[in-house]
Amino acid sequence: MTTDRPTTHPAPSVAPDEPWDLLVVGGGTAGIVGAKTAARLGSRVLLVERERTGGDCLWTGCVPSKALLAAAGVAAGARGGHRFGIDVVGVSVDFAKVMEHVRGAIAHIAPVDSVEALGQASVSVRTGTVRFTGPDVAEIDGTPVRFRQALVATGASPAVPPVPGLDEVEHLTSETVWGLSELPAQLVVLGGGSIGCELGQAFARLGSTVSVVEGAARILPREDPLAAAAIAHALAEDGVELHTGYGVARVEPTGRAAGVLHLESGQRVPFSCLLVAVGRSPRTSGIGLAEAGVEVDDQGCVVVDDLLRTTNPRIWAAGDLTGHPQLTHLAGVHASLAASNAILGVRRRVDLTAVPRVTFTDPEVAAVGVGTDEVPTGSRVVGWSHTHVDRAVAEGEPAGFARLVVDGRGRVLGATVVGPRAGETLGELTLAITQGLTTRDLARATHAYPTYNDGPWNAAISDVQEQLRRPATRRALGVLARVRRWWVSRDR
Ligand SMILES: Cc1cc2nc3c(=O)[nH]c(=O)nc-3n(C[C@H](O)[C@H](O)[C@H](O)COP(=O)(O)OP(=O)(O)OC[C@H]3O[C@@H](n4cnc5c(N)ncnc54)[C@H](O)[C@@H]3O)c2cc1C
Ligand SMILES: NC(=O)c1ccc[n+]([C@@H]2O[C@H](COP(=O)([O-])OP(=O)(O)OC[C@H]3O[C@@H](n4cnc5c(N)ncnc54)[C@H](O)[C@@H]3O)[C@@H](O)[C@H]2O)c1
Repeated sequence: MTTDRPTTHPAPSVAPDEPWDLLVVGGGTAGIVGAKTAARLGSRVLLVERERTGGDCLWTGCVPSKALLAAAGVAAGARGGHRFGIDVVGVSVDFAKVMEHVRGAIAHIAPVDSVEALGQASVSVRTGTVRFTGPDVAEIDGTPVRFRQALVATGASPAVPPVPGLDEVEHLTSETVWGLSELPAQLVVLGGGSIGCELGQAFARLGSTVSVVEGAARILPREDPLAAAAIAHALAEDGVELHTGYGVARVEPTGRAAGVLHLESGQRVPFSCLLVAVGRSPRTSGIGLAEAGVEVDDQGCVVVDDLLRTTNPRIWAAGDLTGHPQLTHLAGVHASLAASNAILGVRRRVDLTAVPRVTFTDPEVAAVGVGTDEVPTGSRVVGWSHTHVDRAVAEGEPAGFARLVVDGRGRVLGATVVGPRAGETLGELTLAITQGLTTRDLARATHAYPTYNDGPWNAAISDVQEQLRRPATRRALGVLARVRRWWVSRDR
């Protein structure tokens, strides 16, 4: 979803056959933010969406997955109440009602991304599928439309790996899982990335027997190894069986949607329901990009420069179809940047040094900037365990931590936080990186007690204290203290 609040802008008046100032292709986060930004700058904007405005985030991505996780968290909390001396007897899950909650969350948020909201922002909207037919012309379901500039924001779709037998069994993806009317009895999730971990944990907590099959050596292979280990532990606690390090040799169907995964290790993993979550492929084929002179790379991503301009200087791109991290907030920020560059001719550049990302498992994994596995020479990692964060101890959640990557001058380059609400804690660290703040700056700011922000705060304080223990600093402080002692004793 987008975070733009409804505002009204007068539409510029023009002759009916004038080309549009900006044709926006796709009505997901990137398309909506790009269109509203351009309209706000006084442009005549047409947004074309083939299905429904709001995109993957609203209908099949962030919103339903977080709503499902919230319901699953309540079930897990009730079952785990005995840790606090509170026994909840007979926790039962009404899956139909859980899905009602999911649909309710979508319905609550949908008006922000609606055609009406776009209209109020002076964006014209048409339903249809766009195909470019030339560098400044496209068709909407066969009807020509001319544009001065265009923003392509067609997003990405779930990738399906070429595993023998997979096509013979009805499998789910993040697009279709929301149509389930019954809780799967035996769910296997192929892929242990963000979707695999979030939905694997959610379904396990709701009562499915869940296995996650990840081809890499560990789940969440892009995250800090300690973070991945913490999530592996949490998933195991929820009863999720993890299979890592081997690909799938073939799928043996045993029913319409049921079958057995045969792993390359020789292991068999049976399922009544299979969810494929092995990444997302850009939606760039069949939309006439070649006719428009827009190049794609060998992954099918639209090639953009750091202004987000494609190889056709009239056409810009933002969101999941570029090779940038596939995240809603980045789609929005990049679309706003591309639209400003297109409409005003300014040269705002993409900056990927501090893109925050959060996997919303319990505990959450939140990370930004330089990873702990790519620490530059002369930099260090400082950490703080939640066993020493009083809020975490009080809430019985001591498994998390904060780890900061800090350069030789004490500047924060990167951070990983694991724990409840780690995504919220990450905001301060993202700001620290973008503003070049040091551990001294973080240490100096008073933080409310007891909060999970005590994790990074104490990591920063411990880093400053470590610097104070350096021999040269200790000598200088010793001299200062001796001078002071002499000064306060001099009148005796
Ligand atoms: C299960 C799941 C959970 C996620 N959770 C998070 C999360 O917690 N946080 C986060 O930051 N990100 C999350 N994401 C990622 C996030 O959903 C995407 O990064 C975001 O939706 C990308 O927005 P977009 O505008 O690039 O593409 P989309 O939202 O996919 O929008 C593209 C739009 O273009 C339309 N379209 C395509 N082709 C055409 C055409 N030819 N003509 C007209 N219209 C067309 C499509 O119908 C679609 O509406 C999640 C994704 C999934 C799948
Ligand atoms: N909380 C969030 O921000 C959030 C949540 C969900 C999705 N997303 C976005 O959506 C994107 C797609 O999510 P995703 O989980 O599908 O992709 P992903 O890239 O995060 O994870 C896919 C996983 O599947 C594994 N894999 C690939 N091929 C495999 C195979 N044949 N067999 C077994 N494992 C295989 C990969 O090693 C990887 O760990 C994410 O990259 C992210 O950008 C974000």
